[in-house]
Amino acid sequence: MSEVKTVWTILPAAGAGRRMRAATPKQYLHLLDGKSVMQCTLERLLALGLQRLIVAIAPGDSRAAAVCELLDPAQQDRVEVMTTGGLERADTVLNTLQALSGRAADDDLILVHDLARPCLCGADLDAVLTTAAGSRAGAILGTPVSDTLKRCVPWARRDDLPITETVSRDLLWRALTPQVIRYAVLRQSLEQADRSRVTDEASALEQFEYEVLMVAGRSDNIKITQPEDLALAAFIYRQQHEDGMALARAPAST
Ligand SMILES: Nc1ccn([C@@H]2O[C@H](COP(=O)(O)OP(=O)(O)OP(=O)(O)O)[C@@H](O)[C@H]2O)c(=O)n1
Ligand SMILES: C[C@](O)(CO)[C@H](O)COP(=O)(O)O
Repeated sequence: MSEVKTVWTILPAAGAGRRMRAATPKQYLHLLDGKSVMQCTLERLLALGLQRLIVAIAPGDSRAAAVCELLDPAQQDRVEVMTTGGLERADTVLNTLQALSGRAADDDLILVHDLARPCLCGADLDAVLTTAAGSRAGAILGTPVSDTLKRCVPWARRDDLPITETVSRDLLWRALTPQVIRYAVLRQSLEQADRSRVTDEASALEQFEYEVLMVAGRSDNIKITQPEDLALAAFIYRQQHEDGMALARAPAST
């Protein structure tokens, strides 16, 4: 395995959370024990030992600094807030990479993790970091698709769409985060990609035929997207701590 010099963690947190249909962006909604989604995600990543956390927020968002002040004072200097939010998630990530110019080296690892995914466990973090560090371009977490997949007529704001076919789920995975990619490769790919086809970091690299490796992760690393996801994420987050999975590490690779 090649030596990992530096890992920068970018946490896109500039979304409006439209699908949550809440008055407050989802990153500031209460998750559990009086803590917001943002606080819970940051505490989990700090507890897992990540050193350089960058929370990328939207212009005009004045709430992130207050959340950071709630973190353990001994850990606060590991978290930086950058107002690098863009129109789409990919814009937020690229703006943050550009803001790191001169600080990040070309082969540093950039670990992008949705702030709306508080339930990342230590063993998965270790696995994706180890694979990315040993790869040329990078690696992402994912889980195999487990439901039957249907193609329907175009979405028409109605609940009863006609089904046109069943799509084979062979070889299909759900992409999760973290997605861990070397700085120069990720920045160049996002700058040059056809952005209409970019929904995650890996999809930008795929356009230039970089090999991004898929690492099997836990399916409970959910993204809070719909209103019902909030209670589920709170349950999973607490349970992962109670059963010792949250901070358990992968066995050291040989
Ligand atoms: N312009 C954007 C859009 C999204 N995100 C972040 O990317 C993550 C995953 O995106 P998603 O779940 O799509 O969040 P939202 O865009 O907030 O949700 P919605 O699409 O429902 O509005 C979230 O942490 C979100 O804050 C971001 O930083 N900048
Ligand atoms: C990056 C991502 O989390 C992978 O599943 C996801 O694509 C981001 O959310 P969005 O709803 O596609 O913006």
